[in-house]
This record gives sequence, C-alpha cells and structure tokens, in this order.
Amino acid sequence: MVQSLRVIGLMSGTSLDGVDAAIIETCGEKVSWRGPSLSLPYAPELRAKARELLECAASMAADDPQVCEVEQALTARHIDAVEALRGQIDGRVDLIGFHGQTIFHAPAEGRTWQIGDAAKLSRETGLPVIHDFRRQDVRSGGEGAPLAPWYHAALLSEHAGPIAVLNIGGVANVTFIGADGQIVACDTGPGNALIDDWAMRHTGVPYDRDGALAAAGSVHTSIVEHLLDAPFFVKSPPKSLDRQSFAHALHAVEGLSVQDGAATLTAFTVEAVKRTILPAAPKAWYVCGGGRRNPMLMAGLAEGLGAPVRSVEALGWDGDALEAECFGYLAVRSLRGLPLSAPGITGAPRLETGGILTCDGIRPPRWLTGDL
Ligand SMILES: Nc1ncnc2c1ncn2[C@@H]1O[C@H](COP(=O)(O)OP(=O)(O)OP(=O)(O)O)[C@@H](O)[C@H]1O
Ligand SMILES: CC(=O)N[C@H]1[C@@H]2OC[C@@H](O2)[C@@H](O)[C@@H]1O[C@H](C)C(=O)O
Repeated sequence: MVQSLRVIGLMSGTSLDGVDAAIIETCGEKVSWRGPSLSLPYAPELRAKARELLECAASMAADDPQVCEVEQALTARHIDAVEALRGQIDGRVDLIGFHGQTIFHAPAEGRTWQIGDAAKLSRETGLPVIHDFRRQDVRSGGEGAPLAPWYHAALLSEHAGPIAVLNIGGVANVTFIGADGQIVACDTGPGNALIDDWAMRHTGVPYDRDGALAAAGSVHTSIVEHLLDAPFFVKSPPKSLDRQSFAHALHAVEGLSVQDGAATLTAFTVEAVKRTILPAAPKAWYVCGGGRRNPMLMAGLAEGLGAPVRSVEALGWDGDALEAECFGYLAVRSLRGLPLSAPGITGAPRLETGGILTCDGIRPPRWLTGDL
C-alpha cells in the first residue's frame, strides 16, 4: 500500500500579502486528511521590497543583493509559519512543499523564477523540503502554471463535471473538469493585482476592501474593451501570465477617479474570466482565493457566467488554504515521481514529474530512502 505522508504546504502568492501554510495527509493521489491552516502577513516594508523586485527581476541575477535580502526575509517568515502550524497539531510532520515567491514568469523565454531558500527552510525546520515546482515544466516546453488543477481534480474526483474552479489571487486561474473527467486549465487574466496596485497608489490601502471603491464607481467600458483587445484573450488554454503582464492597465485608467478606476479594473478581471475559452460551459463555478471576498468581483461573475458562482466553501473547502494545501499535495506527488506536468494543464508535451528535494543538514528520514 502506498504510504500517506503528513505534509505542510507553503504558498506565497502573487498578491504578495503574506505566506499561507496548511497541513494535509496524502499519498499524492487521494487526500485523506485536511488539517489546520494559517496565514502570516508580510510587513509592509517587505511587501514593498518584494513588489519592487517584480519590476526588475527579468534582468537580475540570483545572487543580486536585493533579491537575496527579500529571499531571506521571506524564508524567515515561512519558517515562522511552519513553526506556528506545528504548534497547532499533535503528531508528526513528514515533509514541506515550498512554492516560494514568483518574481518573474516568462515561459516563452524558458524562464520562471520562484525565490526562497529551501536549504535554510530544511535546516531550520529539520524537515525535507520539495521546492522549485515549475522549472521542469517550463524546461520541457510547458507554461509552468497553473499547477493547482492536480489538486482541484483530486478533491473533485467524486463530482460530476462540467465544473470550474476559479482562483482569484493576484493573477486569476481556472480549472475546468469536463463531464468525462477531462482537465483543462489556464490563467484567465488579472485577478486582484491591478486593483491592489491601484488602491495602494490612490488610497495607501493595499486592496479594495469589500469592493467598496468599485461599488462607488462606474465602469469605463471602452477602456475594458481596449484592454481585452490583447492576443492573450483570444488564445485557447494552456496559457499563463506574469503578475505584471497587464501592468499597462494602470496607465489606461490613469486620470479616472479612484472609484471609477477600481470599477474599471474590477470589470477587466471579470470580463477576462468570461472570455476564457473552455471546452464546455461549466454547470457551476467555485471560487477560491482572496478575490472571493470582493462582492463586486463575485457579482460581476454571477451576472456574466450564466451558471451559479459560489465560494469553494460550498464544497467544504477552505478558499484561503487551498493553494497551500495544493503545494503540500504536489510535494508528495513529486517525491513519488507522479506527474506535475500534463498537456491539458500546463501544455507540457508529456506527463512528467517536477520539483526538487532538499534535505539540508538533516538525516533523510527512513521512509524517504525506501519505496513510498
Ligand atoms: N475583503 C476583501 N475585499 C476585497 N478584496 C479582498 C478581500 N480580502 C482579500 N482580498 C483580495 O485578495 C488578495 C489576496 O488573495 P490571495 O491570498 O488569494 O492571493 P495570493 O495567495 O497572492 O494568490 P495567487 O498565488 O493565486 O496569486 C488581496 O490582495 C486582496 O486583493
Ligand atoms: C508563475 C506563478 O507563480 N503563477 C501563479 C500565479 O498565481 C495565480 C496564477 O498565477 C497561477 O498560474 C499560479 O499559481 C497557482 C497556485 C497555480 O500554479 O495553480
């Protein structure tokens, strides 16, 4: 029988708001237990420094002092998250799945870059760490993202499709599961990132809390149409984005009132989801990620998608912990040599595993050296 492992997944998403940590028990195929989770926010200074990196990461070296400073600060926060989560559970933890922080993503150039010091995380926690989940996929010609569909599909194995899971983080991504179990996935467009940047710039608050700004503004439809007139939106899946792929949208709304700008950027996120080319119309959409807390996003989706739109909590999932759980799940898949890449998910040419194991300064546990 395949052994189930207790794994902590760690995700630091494109919103740059903090690290999410969750623990699950899984064999890498089925999920037998979902335990507690937590989020540790980043201090505003760290968030600002990480944000700065996104503008210049394309031309930076891995040993650039600016990169290293942010990498070490982020890693320290991840170590805190692991220790805090361990304090909430009894019993063992076997493994960590460490996504790191994406600071640059350009699969067409063969590059995707997640920073984070896996060796230090392993040393400080005494646990084996799987990291660098996206690199092998990009190397093989895939998009390197999204990877969450593997986890969504595992959780939905008992549900009949067509069904869609929409994650609205900094960037938004969808998993479609067809009536026959077919999986199709891609990034849909911006999620919260543009709204966050706009709110930060004009109000000093890093998001549009409860969609209050957008609710008080009017959508400038011609700007939304102009923004949607990009090759990305006519391309079929698979496809993925860098957080900064649509940064020019902030220039497009410059000069609007803060409320109209927020309403227009919110509509951009919604319209991008509506334009996503899927094999069939989902009979229901389930939304995770921080964007599900924005009533203006949810109302726009409910109005435009022609099917019920609910938070993933309706499925009994935790929409804040899902991505962290996912990278725990993928860590066990990686250890077992199971695929992280698939043509329908990332566009990689074949099923292939990914991720790198680091056991720095610790004796590899016995289960790691035998068959799983
Ligand atoms: N009450 C709220 N009202 C409006 N927006 C919210 C609210 N709560 C959270 N958000 C949005 O959700 C964002 C955080 O989402 P999430 O934690 O899913 O991002 P992430 O982990 O960086 O995601 P990803 O990795 O998918 O990009 C915040 O930056 C904010 O824009
Ligand atoms: C390159 C990268 O980090 N992509 C993230 C990002 O955040 C959302 C979206 O863009 C998605 O493609 C992906 O994360 C999720 C967890 C994924 O891989 O499924």
